[in-house]
Amino acid sequence: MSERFQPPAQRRPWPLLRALGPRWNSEDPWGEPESGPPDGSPPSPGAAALMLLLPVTMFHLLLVARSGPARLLGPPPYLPGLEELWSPWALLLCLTWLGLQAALYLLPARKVAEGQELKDKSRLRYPINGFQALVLTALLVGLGVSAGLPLSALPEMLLPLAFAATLTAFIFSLLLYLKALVAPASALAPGGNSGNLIYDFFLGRELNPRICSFDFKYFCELRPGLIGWVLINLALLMQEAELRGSPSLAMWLVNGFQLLYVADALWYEEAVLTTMDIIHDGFGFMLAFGDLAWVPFTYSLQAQFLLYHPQPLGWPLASFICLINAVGYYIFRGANSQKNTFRKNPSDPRVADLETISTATGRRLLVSGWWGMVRHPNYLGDLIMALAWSLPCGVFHLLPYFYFLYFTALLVHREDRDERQCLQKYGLAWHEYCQRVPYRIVPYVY
Ligand SMILES: NC(=O)C1=CN([C@@H]2O[C@H](COP(=O)(O)OP(=O)(O)OC[C@H]3O[C@@H](n4cnc5c(N)ncnc54)[C@H](OP(=O)(O)O)[C@@H]3O)[C@@H](O)[C@H]2O)C=CC1
Ligand SMILES: CC(C)CCC[C@@H](C)[C@H]1CC=C2C3=C(CC[C@@]21C)[C@@]1(C)CC[C@H](O)C(C)(C)[C@@H]1CC3
Repeated sequence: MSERFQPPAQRRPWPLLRALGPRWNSEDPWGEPESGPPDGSPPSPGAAALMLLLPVTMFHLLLVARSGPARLLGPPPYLPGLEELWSPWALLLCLTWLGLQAALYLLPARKVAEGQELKDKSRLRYPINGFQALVLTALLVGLGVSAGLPLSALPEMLLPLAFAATLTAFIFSLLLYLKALVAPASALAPGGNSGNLIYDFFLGRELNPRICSFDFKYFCELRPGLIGWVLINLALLMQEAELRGSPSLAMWLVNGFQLLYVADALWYEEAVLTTMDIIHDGFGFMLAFGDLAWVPFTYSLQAQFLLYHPQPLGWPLASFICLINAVGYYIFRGANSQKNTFRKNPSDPRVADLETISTATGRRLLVSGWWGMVRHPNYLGDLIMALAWSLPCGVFHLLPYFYFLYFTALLVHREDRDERQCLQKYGLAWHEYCQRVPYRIVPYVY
């Protein structure tokens, strides 16, 4: 890069979260992430700790959600034995679910999109049929339920299902690690190839692991986890209807909001091809566990909480919460669509009038519209929605706010990573953007 901006001393990312991003290069913190051979550094404690901490947190949340006091910060009500966690039926269900989603992925797609240019100048092709997979899954589940499939029994199986999903993610990551051993150097991700086994296993070595045209990372990012999440929500709603005669208004809201979020992700599936996870990150334990276990079992926490802790909610408050979700969605969708439209075709009439700054790469940066308000307006919208998903659960428990708290930490860390990458890519132009748009996520706050 011709003009690499050298910023003043910046804070280092928090030690534990360093494990989530490319390895920090202390000599040149704004330079290329380290990806070289073993350097004799000790095993990455952050990666090892997270590999243990993430599943433990997930099981803690599952146990606490069904306990009376539902204390996020207290000890779990009890420690489950292996006989409660392990069930061959749960593993079979988990694998059947993955098989079903893989079959739907392989169906003819309405469109095949090209990904970003790779190191070797080639572009991968991706089927755009995620929304179709959602609709077909809904039809199949609907048929199954009308034929007597006991979907409302699913909540009773959450613990063994989460265990099976964690096991699957672990074995899958191991296979991905082995596959990367025979992958060409051009197929490896910029991070995750440090030579440190634990660190590389956690972050993932290969950028786009595939067998023929089946792309594992792209498949896992959107389908089994996200569709699994709304299916778990639906099962919780049905069980609530069985227990109390009808689902509560709070349960309807949580189901509706999260279904909208998942349907939106699958409708705009192509946009995922420009996210950091697809362009930059390897596919390892973090994403495999995140996609297959963390998303369905912790993102459904509010619905789990509501099944065991019904909350009274009147229409006036419900309408206000809907308004908050609508505002969040409006910002999230507006910002994501504006950037995607601009990146696809800067002269599109919807974005042609927006003010921009040029960069040395030839790409321009938006400095008006949503991207002139803060540097990550899409994160702001996402966070507002996260709040709206928790509010139907009342304000007397911290547990339903776990997603909001975790998500804030995730997005702050993600924003930090993205800023470093953009600074490296755009140099002085990024510095100018930061001066013109000083706030990162929340106007006048952060
Ligand atoms: N629910 C969940 O668990 C999660 C949800 N998300 C959501 O996923 C979505 C995607 O997030 P993510 O992939 O992190 O990042 P973004 O979609 O925000 O993409 C960041 C990229 O956008 C481009 N960009 C930044 N500023 C500008 C500008 N001013 N003008 C034009 N382009 C700009 C840069 O790439 P370039 O210039 O190369 O185009 C930058 O690297 C977000 O809505 C986020 O909220 C993310 C993580 C988890
Ligand atoms: C387990 C760890 C703490 C972290 C794992 C992170 C993953 C769960 C997330 C990383 C990026 C994600 C995205 C979405 C879901 C969560 C993960 C996989 C996303 C698919 C949600 C829906 C959105 O509309 C999106 C923009 C498509 C998201 C893309 C990033």
